[in-house]
Amino acid sequence: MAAALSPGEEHDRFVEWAQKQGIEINGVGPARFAGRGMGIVAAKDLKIPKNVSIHGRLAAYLALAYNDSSSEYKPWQDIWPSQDEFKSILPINWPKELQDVLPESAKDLLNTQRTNIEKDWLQIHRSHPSIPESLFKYTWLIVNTRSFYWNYPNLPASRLPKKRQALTSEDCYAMCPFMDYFNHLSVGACMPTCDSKGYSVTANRDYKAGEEVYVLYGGHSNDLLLIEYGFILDNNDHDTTKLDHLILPRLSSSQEEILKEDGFHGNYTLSTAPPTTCHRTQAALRLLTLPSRRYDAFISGTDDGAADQAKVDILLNQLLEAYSRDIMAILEEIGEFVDNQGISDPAQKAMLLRRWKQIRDMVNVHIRELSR
Ligand SMILES: C[S@@+](CC[C@H](N)C(=O)[O-])C[C@H]1O[C@@H](n2cnc3c(N)ncnc32)[C@H](O)[C@@H]1O
Repeated sequence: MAAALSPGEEHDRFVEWAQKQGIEINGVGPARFAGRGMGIVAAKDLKIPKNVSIHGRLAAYLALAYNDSSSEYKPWQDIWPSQDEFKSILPINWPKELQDVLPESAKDLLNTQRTNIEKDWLQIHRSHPSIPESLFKYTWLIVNTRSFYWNYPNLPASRLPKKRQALTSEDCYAMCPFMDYFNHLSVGACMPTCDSKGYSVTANRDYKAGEEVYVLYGGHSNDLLLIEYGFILDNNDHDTTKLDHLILPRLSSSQEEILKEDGFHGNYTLSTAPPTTCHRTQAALRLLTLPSRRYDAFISGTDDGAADQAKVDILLNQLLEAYSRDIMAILEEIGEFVDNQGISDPAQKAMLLRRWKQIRDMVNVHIRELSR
């Protein structure tokens, strides 16, 4: 490595002048190199941030450009929701009292989101200390609400961020200004497609002028839509709610072991679309109610479970009845929040009540079906 020599005063003056013209210089400087004239030297150890997700990198990139009025992204930035809008609609910015009464699966998603932001922020703060935390968290949420799945179609291996087989969905993020105008609908929406040139959205039917054209973001439950995007749908064919908190506490430690071994431990869901309870729930309920040979026959597929369904349904009914009563208490508790907790944004409380009423209806529909 050739030694870098001190450049001389005229270069100090030039650097000062360049910075005044708006040139940003971070961690490097001019130096003289024997046989090459001037060059650039690392003024400190420069570390490429490791373990920063694509999501975190996109957020940092947008944050670095954010306060630059000549940035090519300025017209795009100007149409994003404001930081205040995000404070109101995204549960990560809600008061703790409201976060604490989110449905269980929404709480799990919120915890994951919080962990991911914090992990990215720690790395980015180390490599880019000039980015303010609040700005990074805002651009992270912009990426979260406005990015699309991108599987690097046909991209040569040399241009991939990792070996193709090592790419996970966390790596497959892309942003597409204008396509991010589209709102989401669970049924009847257009399906975006992508190839190596980019994305396209083609109308899936005739539209009258003035009609809204939606795209499908994915088969998402309302808890996911609430946490990741800050809205829920009244009619969502992909809606589900978790039953883990009803089933897991009833399992003995040996039953837990069996379910873990069989791959059926946790993630028990009730959904709006049939079949309304998932296979995992049916397996766990069978272990709780039936002799182990009947459970074994069900999970091995040698028995369709129909003969035992009535016994299993009695337990499910009890669990759902208890859940329905708990939800009534939760609705009352949230209803009293404005007076007791000083919640300042009524839209947040209204959203939470709306979500719990959807879950109450989903549970009650199922109780009615079981009693038929
Ligand atoms: C990709 S952007 C769509 C454009 C966005 N509506 C805007 O004003 O910039 C995603 C955001 O749009 C909103 N959104 C999308 N679909 C929606 C829907 N069906 N109902 C209500 N809000 C929706 C949510 O705030 C979400 O975070």
